[in-house]
Amino acid sequence: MHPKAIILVGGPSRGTRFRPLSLNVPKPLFPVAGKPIISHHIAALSKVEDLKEILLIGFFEDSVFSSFLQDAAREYPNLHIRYLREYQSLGTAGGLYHFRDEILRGNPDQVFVLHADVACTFPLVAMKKAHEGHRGLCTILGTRVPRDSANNFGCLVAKPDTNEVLHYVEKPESFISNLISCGVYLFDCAIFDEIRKSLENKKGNVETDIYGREVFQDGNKLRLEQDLLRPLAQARKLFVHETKDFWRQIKTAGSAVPVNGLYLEQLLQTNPEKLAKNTPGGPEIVGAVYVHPTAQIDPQAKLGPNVSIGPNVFIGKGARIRDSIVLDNVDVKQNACILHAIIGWNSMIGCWSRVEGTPSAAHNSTAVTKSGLKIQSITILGKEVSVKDETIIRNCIVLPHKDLKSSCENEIVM
Ligand SMILES: Nc1nc2c(ncn2[C@@H]2O[C@H](COP(=O)(O)OP(=O)(O)O[C@H]3O[C@H](CO)[C@@H](O)[C@H](O)[C@@H]3O)[C@@H](O)[C@H]2O)c(=O)[nH]1
Repeated sequence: MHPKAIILVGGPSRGTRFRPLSLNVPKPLFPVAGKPIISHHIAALSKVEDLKEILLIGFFEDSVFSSFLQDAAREYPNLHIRYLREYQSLGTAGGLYHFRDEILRGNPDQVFVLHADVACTFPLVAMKKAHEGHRGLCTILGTRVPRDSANNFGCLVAKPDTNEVLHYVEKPESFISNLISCGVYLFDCAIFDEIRKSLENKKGNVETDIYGREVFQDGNKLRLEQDLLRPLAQARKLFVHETKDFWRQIKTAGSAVPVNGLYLEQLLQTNPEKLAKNTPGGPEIVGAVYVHPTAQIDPQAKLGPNVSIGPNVFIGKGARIRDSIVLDNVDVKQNACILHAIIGWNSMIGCWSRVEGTPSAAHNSTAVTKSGLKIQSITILGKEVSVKDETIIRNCIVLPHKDLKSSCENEIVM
């Protein structure tokens, strides 16, 4: 078997809940556990036997991924990784169909499709084995979520003995099942015939726009979920492979903090040498902590658990950081405290200041506000924010380039 892989990276109009961080970096390249979100996908794909090509498909400018692709080519010399740009958002299956000739070049027999905005252990090898053991056209990675959040996802009802999916409903209005789609699929290449069929069905929905072009009623998009997976389930060609490992969506900026923690914990089990260690005369490290080799940490600082420190960060004496991501070139002065927060590039946190958020209780919550009010959650400072000495910033989202001279709580600082 010779598989290829696609990562659906979306485009600039989609990362809005990831603001203010997506103002400076596209969400798929935001670093968690020391590397861009989609590097975790690529690391897992690199372990699939005979997989040689990965296509990132999205509607960002071409230049957005160029330096990432150069780094990836150095790290994975045996993988060919490219970016293919949709001229506009074509929907989760539209890009697959548009680039079908590229995808089918070299005659692969299977295609992995991974959403960029999910984090998990990506058990792709196990999924492939399961896929080859049944007669379906697609195996979907599934996970169980709490009942009250299930309706935010694609819900699956499957036969427990065969894992055959009997019903697939995308974000149903009422509860159907707590087994949901993780946004990770393995398709046989015969799927392109099914996409063609579903396109033909949609042709009945064609209208003409003001420029005389043919568009589908739902904005010229082909949706993997409604237009493909649902009919596949009806035809009994969809199977689920349930994972018991962690799985999270990365929608809001704050969701990067728990995801950072999960990936760091995974590293602690698989590659502990990549994490910071307690050394004589070094800072105190608690649990899983990643520190970039160029960062300077005072020996009297205390970090962790669940902390990632980016390149060229400086952390002063007596500083305390836990459950946080500190991005490049941040200066954390003496005795500052950072808890449940993301500190944007080039920011400065003054002496004895506190920047803190609240851990989000809701599993896989995707909302930033509820009934028009900001939900208490991770505090996020955008790029180049400065926090004056002895100031407390609690449960806030702060846009880039702000100078915070007095304390604030539960605010979106614009
Ligand atoms: N290339 C491309 N990518 C897209 C497009 N639209 C969305 N994507 C990418 O496709 C993924 C899914 O995005 P959404 O459309 O926002 O769907 P969702 O609300 O996250 O729900 C989907 O994912 C859940 C798992 O995270 C599923 O449970 C659910 O069924 C559904 O597939 C993201 O990585 C997003 O960047 C598009 O037009 N083009």
